[in-house]
Amino acid sequence: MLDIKGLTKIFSPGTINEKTALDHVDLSLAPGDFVTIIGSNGAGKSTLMNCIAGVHPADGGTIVLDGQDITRLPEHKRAKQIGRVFQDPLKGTAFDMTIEENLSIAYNKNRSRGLQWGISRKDRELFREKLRLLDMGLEDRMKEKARLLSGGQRQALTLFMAVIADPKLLLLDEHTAALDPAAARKVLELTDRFSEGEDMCTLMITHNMKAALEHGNRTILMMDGKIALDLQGTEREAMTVEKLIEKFEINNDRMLL
Ligand SMILES: Nc1ncnc2c1ncn2[C@@H]1O[C@H](COP(=O)(O)OP(=O)(O)OP(=O)(O)O)[C@@H](O)[C@H]1O
Repeated sequence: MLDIKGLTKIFSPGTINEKTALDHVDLSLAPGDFVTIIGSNGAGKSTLMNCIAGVHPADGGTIVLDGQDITRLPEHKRAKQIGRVFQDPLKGTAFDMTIEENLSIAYNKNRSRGLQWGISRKDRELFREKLRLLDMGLEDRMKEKARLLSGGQRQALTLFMAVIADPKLLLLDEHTAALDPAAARKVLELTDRFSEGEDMCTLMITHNMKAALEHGNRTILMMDGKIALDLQGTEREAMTVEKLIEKFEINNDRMLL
């Protein structure tokens, strides 16, 4: 589903600040894979996501998603197949639009809407039905502005918007880090639910080591722009947070155990 070969990113090349943030990274994800990403500060986790999403052009290597080479595709074209959620709950939704308007934009991003304006009754019914799955009562607040939602509700809505147009890849960059523990738990639970199935694969950066081992089916550890460890199957099942920390010196100032 996602095939990354030799991905390299060098910031400020040829200057005193030259930094190789990604150093020939190889990573292959099968349909349905849910991979958690951990690593120290500056290891290259966000740069990996930014290169996949097209925020930064790659300086070397290739990225193939669902059979299509997207390495040189601009960010807005990749966005058709990639859903993203960031750490900041304020980033993912339009503040002054209603919940249903936010959902409509996300839902219709890959659809040609012709001359039709507004939200159709059919779409509204679909949103109501799907919002019910979040179990947050948002289906009864569809005409409220997104700014009225709590951080956890907004992040749940953002996550929902990221998957509503059926992307091939979901990129989560510490999307629960700014939430209180109960909201973080709820959003992680929804993440698990949305990542089920074989139609999409998921990459999730987290500084919560326990969550990294408990969610998804595979964990990678990044170090100095490389993948230093790729845990899956029984090896992952046998891994503990303590062992990880003991074996690899992971220094992340936001690390949670
Ligand atoms: N736009 C940029 N310009 C210059 N250097 C950058 C840029 N983005 C990232 N870097 C550098 O690339 C390296 C990798 O950064 P990146 O943000 O990918 O790390 P990270 O693993 O996500 O770290 P953290 O856990 O602290 O968020 C760091 O040394 C960082 O300073």
